[in-house]
Amino acid sequence: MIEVENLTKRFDGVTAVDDLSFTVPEGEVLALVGTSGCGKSTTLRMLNRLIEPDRGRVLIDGLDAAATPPEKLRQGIGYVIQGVGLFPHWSVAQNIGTVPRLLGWDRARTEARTRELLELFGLDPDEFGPKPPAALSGGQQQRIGVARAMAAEPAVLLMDEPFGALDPVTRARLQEEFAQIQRRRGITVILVTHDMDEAFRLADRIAVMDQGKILQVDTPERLLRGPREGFVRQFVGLDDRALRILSLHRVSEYAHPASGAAPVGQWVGPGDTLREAASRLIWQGGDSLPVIDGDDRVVGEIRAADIWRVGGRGA
Ligand SMILES: Nc1ncnc2c1ncn2[C@@H]1O[C@H](COP(=O)(O)OP(=O)(O)OP(=O)(O)O)[C@@H](O)[C@H]1O
Repeated sequence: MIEVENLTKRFDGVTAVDDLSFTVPEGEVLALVGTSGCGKSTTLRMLNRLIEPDRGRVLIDGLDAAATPPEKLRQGIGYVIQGVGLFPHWSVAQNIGTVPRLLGWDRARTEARTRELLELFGLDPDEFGPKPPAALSGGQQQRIGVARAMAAEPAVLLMDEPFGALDPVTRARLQEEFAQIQRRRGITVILVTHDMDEAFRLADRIAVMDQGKILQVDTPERLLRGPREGFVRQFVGLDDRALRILSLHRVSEYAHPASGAAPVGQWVGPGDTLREAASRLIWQGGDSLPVIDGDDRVVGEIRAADIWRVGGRGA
């Protein structure tokens, strides 16, 4: 759990972070969003003491960050930054093992953990472990950056644009991999992002910041259904909010029982979002689509009326 109380930072007379207070319960992902320069990165960097606050305090699992030496604090908090920042002269495996080595893990344990993480992120440890970072694609390097931050099994992970500068397909895959690992391990995460879709996809709650302050912090659905007047409304964007709300719900939540032969036309899987279902339904026409599982069996149907209801203002 992360507790931030009255955190304030000024640079040369400019208030970058202004009396900020928020809490992130254990296992939750909080996204910090807002326009460029609103203080997101400064907030994140005060949590691991890369920047010292002028005022306020940070408690990590009840312990005052100011009372912990910065190096020790950082060993317990994973940190991922845009552009990765891997050590170029070390192999991928050495990069991932950085913090475990600092913590004095023995070689066998560090190696086992490194292999486990490479496998978790879909990279063959024998193939990729010995390579230098430069021999990897940008997307692979970003995966190593996230793996490195998670190596010593930190309870807290701070991520600053971790999936930036990737093509949409690779980004979506990485986000999905990360979300699965985060949920399985119950890691507490603060994610700074410019990408509202990323915030909606990954966050349990989203904090909208402007000029060093949080204007609203809410679940994605509450933020979409009830954004505060002014900046938040503008920033969240209301034009496609019905579709964004649909993307927060899975077909399996709303499917009706049905069975029969696998159809020829459009269909959805139980894990697809209602947004995907809506898109296919519009394309296909009609009132419903079959839901098909991984074994090609029809396991239900999803109805247009339910989808429109979930995406509507009355839901
Ligand atoms: N080391 C510094 N010295 C002086 N001013 C700084 C410093 N770091 C940040 N600032 C200023 O503090 C404000 C907040 O910056 P910060 O990097 O936290 O914003 P951000 O929301 O993360 O922006 P972006 O989305 O562009 O990364 C900005 O006005 C910035 O210019």
